[in-house]
Amino acid sequence: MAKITVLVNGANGRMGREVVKAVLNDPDLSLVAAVDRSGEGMDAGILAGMPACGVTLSTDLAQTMETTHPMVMVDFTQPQAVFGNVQIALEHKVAAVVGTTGLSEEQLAQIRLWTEQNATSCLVAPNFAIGALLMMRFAREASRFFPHVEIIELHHDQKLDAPSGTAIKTAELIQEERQALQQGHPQEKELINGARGAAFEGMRIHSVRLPGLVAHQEVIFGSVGQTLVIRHDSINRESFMPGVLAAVHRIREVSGLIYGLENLLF
Ligand SMILES: NC(=O)C1=CN([C@@H]2O[C@H](COP(=O)(O)OP(=O)(O)OC[C@H]3O[C@@H](n4cnc5c(N)ncnc54)[C@H](OP(=O)(O)O)[C@@H]3O)[C@@H](O)[C@H]2O)C=CC1
Ligand SMILES: O=C(O)C1=N[C@H](C(=O)O)C[C@H](O)C1
Repeated sequence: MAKITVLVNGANGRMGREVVKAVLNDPDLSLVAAVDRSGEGMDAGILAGMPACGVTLSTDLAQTMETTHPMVMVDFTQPQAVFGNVQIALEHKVAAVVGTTGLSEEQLAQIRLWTEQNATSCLVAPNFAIGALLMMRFAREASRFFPHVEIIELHHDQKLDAPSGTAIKTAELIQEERQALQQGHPQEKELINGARGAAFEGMRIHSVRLPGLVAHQEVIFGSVGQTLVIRHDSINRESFMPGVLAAVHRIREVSGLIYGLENLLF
């Protein structure tokens, strides 16, 4: 069977390097291109801590697609860049597996249109760790019985967006399932702005940023005389790779926009 050819965008970043390593180690995938705004000309394998692979980093995504014709682009860049990157991929009829967070609802609607216009597919996954998908699923289920909930997400201090994509997706899933509820005391007042965290449909999301952390989330439910805590920890970035690889393998078997890895895998 022919290998799936892959372009990694953001290949010099924390996630990008891990994805390059995972693609190089997968016998059914072939890394054909690597793009980043830094590291031009460097070997993607070496950057990922592997032997040289002969694929050097370039900075121009569109031009690289035209010369290498990948089947799938994996994007782990940054919130401000991802929308434009996805447009370039879909207009080149390259399926996109997107881990970068920060896409708005309006941008997701536009991406859906691009997939339809170009007869291709795009997965936008706020979290590729299978344990995180389960944490979100369990939180959604628990909110039927425990509608009072707060989300605490904890990440490394180089993260650009807050709250995390995972926290937003978790809140969206809970909102779909629980009865509508405005939590907290109606007269509560913040003595310091932001003390109660971000407000989403009556619940609160809190973001912690510290060196030493990778990616963690607690969903805390409170009820009369009891609390329930659902927690997931990614203790390294390898934790995301089985999900990324599964998405790369499957993305061309579907069409349109898929939001959430669970909708591709489960
Ligand atoms: N869905 C998931 O499971 C996960 C998602 N993420 C998300 O992935 C994204 C990347 O995270 P992380 O790897 O930690 O971030 P990094 O900053 O380590 O990596 C991003 C890389 O992309 C480069 N870059 C930025 N803009 C562009 C552009 N326009 N074109 C090409 N390259 C660009 C950056 O360059 P420079 O350094 O010059 O800025 C950097 O090398 C974030 O949005 C994060 O939230 C992270 C982990 C898991
Ligand atoms: O920036 C990160 O690191 C992560 N970003 C994603 C998010 O915003 O949810 C996924 C994971 O939490 C790691």
